Amino acid sequence: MVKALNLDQTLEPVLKTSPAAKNRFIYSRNKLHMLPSSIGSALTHPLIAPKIPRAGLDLIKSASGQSDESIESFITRRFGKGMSDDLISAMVHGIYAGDASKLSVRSTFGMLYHLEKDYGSVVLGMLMGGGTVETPWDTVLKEKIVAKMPDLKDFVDKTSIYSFKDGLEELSRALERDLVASGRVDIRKASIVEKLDFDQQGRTVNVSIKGQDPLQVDSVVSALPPQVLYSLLPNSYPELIQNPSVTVAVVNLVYNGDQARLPSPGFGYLIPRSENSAVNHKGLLGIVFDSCSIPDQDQGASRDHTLKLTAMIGGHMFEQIVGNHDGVDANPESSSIKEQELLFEQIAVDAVKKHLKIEAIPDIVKVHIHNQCIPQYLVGHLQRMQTLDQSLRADYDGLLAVTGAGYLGVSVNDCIKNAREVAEAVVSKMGEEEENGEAQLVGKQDAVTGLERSWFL
Ligand SMILES: C=Cc1c2[nH]c(c1C)Cc1[nH]c(c(CCC(=O)O)c1C)Cc1[nH]c(c(C)c1CCC(=O)O)Cc1[nH]c(c(C)c1C=C)C2
Repeated sequence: MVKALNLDQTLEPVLKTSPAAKNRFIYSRNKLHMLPSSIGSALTHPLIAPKIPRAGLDLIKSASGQSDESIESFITRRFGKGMSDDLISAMVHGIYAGDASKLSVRSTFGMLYHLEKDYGSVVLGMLMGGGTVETPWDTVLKEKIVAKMPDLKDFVDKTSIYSFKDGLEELSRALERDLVASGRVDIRKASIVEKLDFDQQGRTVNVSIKGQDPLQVDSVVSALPPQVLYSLLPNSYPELIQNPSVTVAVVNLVYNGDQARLPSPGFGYLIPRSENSAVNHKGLLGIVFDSCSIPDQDQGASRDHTLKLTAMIGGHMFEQIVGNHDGVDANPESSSIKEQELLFEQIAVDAVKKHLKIEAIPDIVKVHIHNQCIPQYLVGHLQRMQTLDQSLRADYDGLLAVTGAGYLGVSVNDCIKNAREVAEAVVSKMGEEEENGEAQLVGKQDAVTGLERSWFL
């Protein structure tokens, strides 16, 4: 997609060999500790070595045979509670801003689940090179892409993460520009869909839009959050409303000049659950060292003298911090929002002082509260997605498919991959229908739902 949108020029890859990719830290017991990058380095790691006698049980304990459980329960069962509280909870903060005792191990750390199932032990499985969760779709997609762009494999092998000169938003802006320029796409922003009515016989969908004429379409691919889709459908699917989403406050801090320096170069650090009750960093999930991880985003003479940090606060602890159980007030002018922003700024600045020993006052501070931004895949999520796949297939026979962060992966890459897959499948099905007259070949098994992958994870 980056190539198709001519974004290669502004791409900012972070190589796996760079300090930003290799140095990821955890703040624990008043110190930053580097996260281990291999089993070898884990054996001597100060946070892990004391837990090895207990964790060794992983090698001899048999698999539980459960179809799913929480991340905390899985890690505690195999490696002990210390490993879950001091280490894994931090990783869960750094990806899902979530609570390890609530999230599904199978849907979030599928590799661990498969290592236990296939090898009986996580460590043994890793040593034997197991655990790659590659669905048949992934394999075919990879082969197709690599055949078209052979240099891509090298890029993927060498790259840890990526961004663009003006940030990741370049991707969605370029996509919009490209679609509009094609002349085949009508993008209607700020249009609120109120209802979807399905006419199975006529094989059409009526889309009611607030304040606009209704649309009649051949098929719908919903990228709405599952809860929103739930409210638009005539049938009730409880699977769409099982998972909550968490709110994350993002605080950007910029220190100009040479007044502020990082103690070590790296990507950033995470706070484990065992540290979250401590004064001054209540609710802090972690801090990204932006100017170190993607230095070329900053241009001009000040580049090497500017420190940019991003603190992420809240997630599963958001309501606890703001003491508001109804989420955030949507009006940005309201005083409660202003008070919350000040609170988050204070938490971020205090953490930087305490953890990174940076006493300087930031020259620029920006606070953005991202309401309900990361879906939380609770225990049983994958099985629920399988049930939903069957229901959508049976009830809509290909008229409705779903995609987006609420279903099979929260990352940008997962969302793009899943969206592409579902779009290609819907388009190819439509072509088949046209070629074969009225839907002759479109049996129920062939209907596209966007959830097919759930059976292979
Ligand atoms: C401190 C909080 C957060 C940091 N990043 C995120 C939060 C909530 C959000 C996030 N991080 C990752 C994803 C998924 C993939 C993506 O779209 O980039 C999301 C939604 C990736 C990720 N971040 C960390 C890990 C181990 C991963 C998994 C993939 C990978 O290995 O790259 C760790 C991590 N996240 C943050 C920090 C400071 C950090 C490590 C020090 C910030």
